[in-house]
Amino acid sequence: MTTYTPMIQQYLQIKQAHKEAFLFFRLGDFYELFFDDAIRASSILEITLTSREAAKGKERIPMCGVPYHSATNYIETLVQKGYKVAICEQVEDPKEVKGLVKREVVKIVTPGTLTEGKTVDATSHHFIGAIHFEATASYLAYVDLATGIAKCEVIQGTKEDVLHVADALQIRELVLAEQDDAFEKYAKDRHFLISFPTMDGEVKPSLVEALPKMAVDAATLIWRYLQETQKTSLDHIQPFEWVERAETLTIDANSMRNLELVRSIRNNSKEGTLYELLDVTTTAMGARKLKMWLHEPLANERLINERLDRVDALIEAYFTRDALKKELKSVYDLERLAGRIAMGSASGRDLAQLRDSLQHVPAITQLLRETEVPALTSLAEQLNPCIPLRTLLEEAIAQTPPISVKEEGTIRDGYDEQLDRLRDASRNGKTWLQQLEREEREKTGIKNLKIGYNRIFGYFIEVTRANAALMDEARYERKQTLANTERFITEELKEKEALILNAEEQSLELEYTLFTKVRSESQAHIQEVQQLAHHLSELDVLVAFADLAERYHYVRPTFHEGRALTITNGRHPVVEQMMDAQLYVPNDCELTESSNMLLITGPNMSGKSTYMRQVALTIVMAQIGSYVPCDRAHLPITDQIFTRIGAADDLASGQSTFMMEMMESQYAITHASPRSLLLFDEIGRGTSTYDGMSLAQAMMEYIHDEIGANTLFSTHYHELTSLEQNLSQLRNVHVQATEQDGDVVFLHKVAPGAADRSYGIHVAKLAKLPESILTRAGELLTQFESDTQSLEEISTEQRIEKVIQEQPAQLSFFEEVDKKEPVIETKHPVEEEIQQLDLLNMTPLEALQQLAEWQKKWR
Ligand SMILES: Nc1ncnc2c1ncn2[C@@H]1O[C@H](COP(=O)(O)OP(=O)(O)OP(=O)(O)O)[C@@H](O)[C@H]1O
Repeated sequence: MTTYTPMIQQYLQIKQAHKEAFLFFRLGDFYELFFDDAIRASSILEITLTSREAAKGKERIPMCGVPYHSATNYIETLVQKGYKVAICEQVEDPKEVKGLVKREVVKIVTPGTLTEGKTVDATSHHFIGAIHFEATASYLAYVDLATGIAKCEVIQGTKEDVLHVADALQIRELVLAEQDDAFEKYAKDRHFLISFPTMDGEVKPSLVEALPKMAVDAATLIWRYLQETQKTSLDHIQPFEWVERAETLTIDANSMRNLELVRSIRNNSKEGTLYELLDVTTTAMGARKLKMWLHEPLANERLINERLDRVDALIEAYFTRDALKKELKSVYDLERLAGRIAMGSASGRDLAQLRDSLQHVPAITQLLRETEVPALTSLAEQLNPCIPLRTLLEEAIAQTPPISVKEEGTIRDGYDEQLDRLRDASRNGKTWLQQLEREEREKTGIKNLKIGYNRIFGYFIEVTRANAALMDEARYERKQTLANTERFITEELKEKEALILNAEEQSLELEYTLFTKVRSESQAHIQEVQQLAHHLSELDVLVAFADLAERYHYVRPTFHEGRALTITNGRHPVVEQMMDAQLYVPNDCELTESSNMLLITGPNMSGKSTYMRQVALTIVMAQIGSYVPCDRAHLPITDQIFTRIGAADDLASGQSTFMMEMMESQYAITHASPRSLLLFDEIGRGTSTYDGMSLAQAMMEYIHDEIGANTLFSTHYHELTSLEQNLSQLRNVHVQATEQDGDVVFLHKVAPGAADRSYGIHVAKLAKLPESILTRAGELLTQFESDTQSLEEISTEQRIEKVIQEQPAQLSFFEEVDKKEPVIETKHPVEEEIQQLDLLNMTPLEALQQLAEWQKKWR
């Protein structure tokens, strides 16, 4: 190490402590990366890899760099790809020290702590989590660094169960206290980044007052990690909220995805989701709050009704609602502004936005009060206008400050006497210069004479070369000759220059000092701002709910203690809007205390999934406090929703469709309670018919006998409809379709009883499969139907048994069959094809291709 230059030694020392991160090492106007970091980063960021001499006579070391002013984009790229970046700054002024300047890591940006950037969606929370494991439960603490929102909850079950919760919250980075190989592997396979804090330290007691003792360990862990990576004030981190799962409706990550609550199945985007439909909020805070509510709908009737009362009142108060939206439009993202103030990254513009937002609070309060409806006047009383902070910002911050805090114009004139004096000097100086320009033009008679400025020569008088001869050498000293112009100075100009520049420099310095003082004074008011943000964002969402209820004719749901569920003329809120709403066929759903399981049959495409989803979405909407898409909804309070819907292969985690289906079913069955809602769409379709059917039946029986949850089960196995006779809680319903001139017509209407046929080939016709295939399928269907006719009368169990007995016969073409078993003669399709082959009209190549095809089929 001693052979390297002092600077590289300094680099290596700092890198030693930050092995897990790319070290961005500040060198003048650049951040440089060296050694392995440089090789990897240059390829990820697609920047040039160079090298530099690191010691006399030693071979060159790899290096790459990015300009400091555009570093944010590069840092963001690395972090979004799952890496960490340690930012190492020069912490001394190079002008003031001899030799090597001191450097320190001032911040570590990680995937869980990235708060700013082009790819950071301000309408979402970005949580980082920390887990503390106990014997039978795990504690998960999570914080959104940008807004300071902090929560903690306990997850009963296995260590892996925590990841379901973390996934639902879209957490990317998890902090652990110590290494745990098995868990880490499991988490990494699911794309979580695992980190460990190296610092000690206790979390501020005021932040964990609401937490039980064990949960404090998780909060401490995350606190340490944030301290270690941010190295700045974290005053905006709010006291950890203890999430009581008994108070919320839990929806695991799979179900969130299956129901397309906030992310679509197709491409993980907002498009086509319930969130997109409901997000008619005005502010980014409101959009964030709505998303949070979708993650954690309530399970407390009183709290739900509190929200619904407000929506109710807002629907009535049409004009007030409109006026509120206008006011909310002028409110900036208070939570993120508070975060920037605490972390010392707020600019003058940010403070101006905060001030401008606060100026709208009194009008909002007034509008709510004037309604004289208790649901809204009580909200008005909760809005704190933050007068002292607003006054400070009104007095100190200019109307429209520049983007950079190092530029002139952040502090308002009149706020500080000394600043005013310096500004006067510099501004007067400028007026004096304009005056001088006029005088010099008159004196010399040169009309286009100009006073200019550059950093090397300071102020100068500039004339064209042609006019240079008119300048009296005794008065004007020649300073610089350019292609077309000559530059001069005078004694008088030099004297004034010193005054002007001094005043300007001092005023900028003082302005910056004053600005940072105002920013830290604002810090004392962060909690008030966060409280205000909380209430305003809530108001924003409720206004949105009122708008939606009115626009789409939603109704207020009612609740009761039991588990019966009545939805009259229910609609799927998203599908309804994607099509001509007039064409959407509303459907009832009736689950009673004595019959709370539906087995849904019906053709493909008839609307089984849509129907099941609309029931779940109605419950979610009701429990976030929104009106719901139906004519009437009388609902139980649901504690958990589990779904097994669709066939979204989890290719990323290498799970097969069937395996996914079984894992989701397992999770649902082991976690559901009698107050849960289960949606199982075509369970068992990913395996052979009889395996699938048996699994589906066994699951239904288990849910029926052991769990008792409200359940909707759809299937294409018509055999299962006979279960209605054995399972008292189960009822058959079907989605109606009919045939017209050989085509299927979907009626999308759910009716009692089982479907009588499946229309699969009709649906294939709709998909425009070749006519020859459809005809052949039709023939086969007739054949199968006549074969199975004799089976119609027997039960599922008997039928499965019979088919199992027949299995060897079906395999006889491929395998050696025990000669004692009866062999049923069947012709393999290949045999028939060989017979029909027109060999004389085939080329050798075609024959070879044919052979290859058969071989593929055979295998
Ligand atoms: N109630 C309805 N009113 C009008 N159109 C509907 C209704 N329900 C469903 N649809 C339409 O039918 C399409 C198919 O619905 P869905 O996917 O629910 O059918 P499915 O029975 O679950 O099909 P599969 O068995 O093939 O999965 C939907 O995309 C929608 O366009």
